[in-house]
Amino acid sequence: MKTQAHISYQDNTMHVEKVSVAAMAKDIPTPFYCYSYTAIKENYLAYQQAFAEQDTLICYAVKANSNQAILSLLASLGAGADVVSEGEIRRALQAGVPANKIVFSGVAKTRKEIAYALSHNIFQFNVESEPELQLISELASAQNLTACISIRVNPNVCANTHAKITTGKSENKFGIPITKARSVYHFAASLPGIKVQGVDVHIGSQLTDLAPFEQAFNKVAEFVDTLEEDGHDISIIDIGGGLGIDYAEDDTPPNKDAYAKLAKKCLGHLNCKIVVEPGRSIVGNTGILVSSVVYVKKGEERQFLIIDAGMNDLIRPSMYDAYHQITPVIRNTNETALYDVVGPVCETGDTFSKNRELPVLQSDDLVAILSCGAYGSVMSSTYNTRLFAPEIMVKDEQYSVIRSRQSYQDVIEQDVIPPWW
Ligand SMILES: Cc1ncc(COP(=O)(O)O)c(C=O)c1O
Ligand SMILES: N[C@@H](CCCC[NH3+])C(=O)O
Repeated sequence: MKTQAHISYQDNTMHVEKVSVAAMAKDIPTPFYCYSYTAIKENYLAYQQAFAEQDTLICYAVKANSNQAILSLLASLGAGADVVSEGEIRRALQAGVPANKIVFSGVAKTRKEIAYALSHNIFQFNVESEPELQLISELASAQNLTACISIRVNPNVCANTHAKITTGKSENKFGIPITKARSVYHFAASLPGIKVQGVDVHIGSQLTDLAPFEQAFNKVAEFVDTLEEDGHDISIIDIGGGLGIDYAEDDTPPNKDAYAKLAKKCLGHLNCKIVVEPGRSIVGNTGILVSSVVYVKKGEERQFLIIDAGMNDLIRPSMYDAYHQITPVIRNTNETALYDVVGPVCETGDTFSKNRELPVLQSDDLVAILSCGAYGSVMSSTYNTRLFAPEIMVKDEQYSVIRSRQSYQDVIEQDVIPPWW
């Protein structure tokens, strides 16, 4: 098994930093998420270091994991935020991210959300369509405000990642085709309440190879030259996020230094400030989902390891056939068996892995699903009236619950029977 930084075995028991996962599970019923403070901090600092030679603003993509503790840790290190909703703006501000480090992405920014962002004077709107541009102009000029914008261009580049998280192909809903964007910049420059400051691109998530970034960055560089010739003053290039992480033992995604060097090679001559929006590569490999075996069930062809975490807690395997390493929290045998690791939800898709060779396990044993720090907890639901898994943060030998488990009553009370029943 390939362990993650600050997640290791000590005396055959998995530890996050210096805390035994088995000890935590005595205190906090499974399933729960558990993150390493130090790993998050180191990943952020590695970005800072990688981009140190370039004028860069690192805007953490809040959607990857929006817990206030994580946002506040990143804010304390100087991070900005890439947000996609009013809710995420509120989360970022509340965690201490200054408005002048917030970039607002997303294809469906509503009137209310734009007004909210304008009222806080955020750093930049990443505009994804002409009607959005017009609405921002209308709302900003009505209040004598200026919205600083970049237009998200769609370069029609294949990101070589899962189709559901590819965003830079022409059939995707994101951005404005780069071939059409020149006229949209011309239009933007004519609008009241709009200051054109940059160009934005984001071609997808979990990219494991730098070549698609290179294609996209080169297209953007050429486009920025055209815009400058047209008289626009482009001072920002937002290169989005998307750098992949290792999920499987033999994955070798590019590192942050190589990625930063590539940005410099393709875009450095333009003397613009670089905005980068990493999500997964900051938090993905800093967290695990801890679960208990409920039953081991022998079928006709298969053996099912039924655990107490489900697709409602971690949807990535069901949604993208994503691979996550699964490993016992306590290593006490060399004997292995093949298991389909499944959850309790009443769907066949509630499967974490098929025919996975694991050490022999039995009821009540603890397992950890690795690489769950990004797009884990944030994508969870209460489907089957299961409670959201709590989140724990560990630093050194201390740990704290950073999102507590609701009660069933909290969940049920949200429903209202009409008074006219
Ligand atoms: C606009 C934008 N920026 C940044 C990100 C963060 O991506 P990742 O978590 O892959 O770094 C995303 C998600 O793919 C996104 O849609
Ligand atoms: N939810 C996706 C990533 C989406 C990125 C959002 N733009 C995942 O789990 O891999």
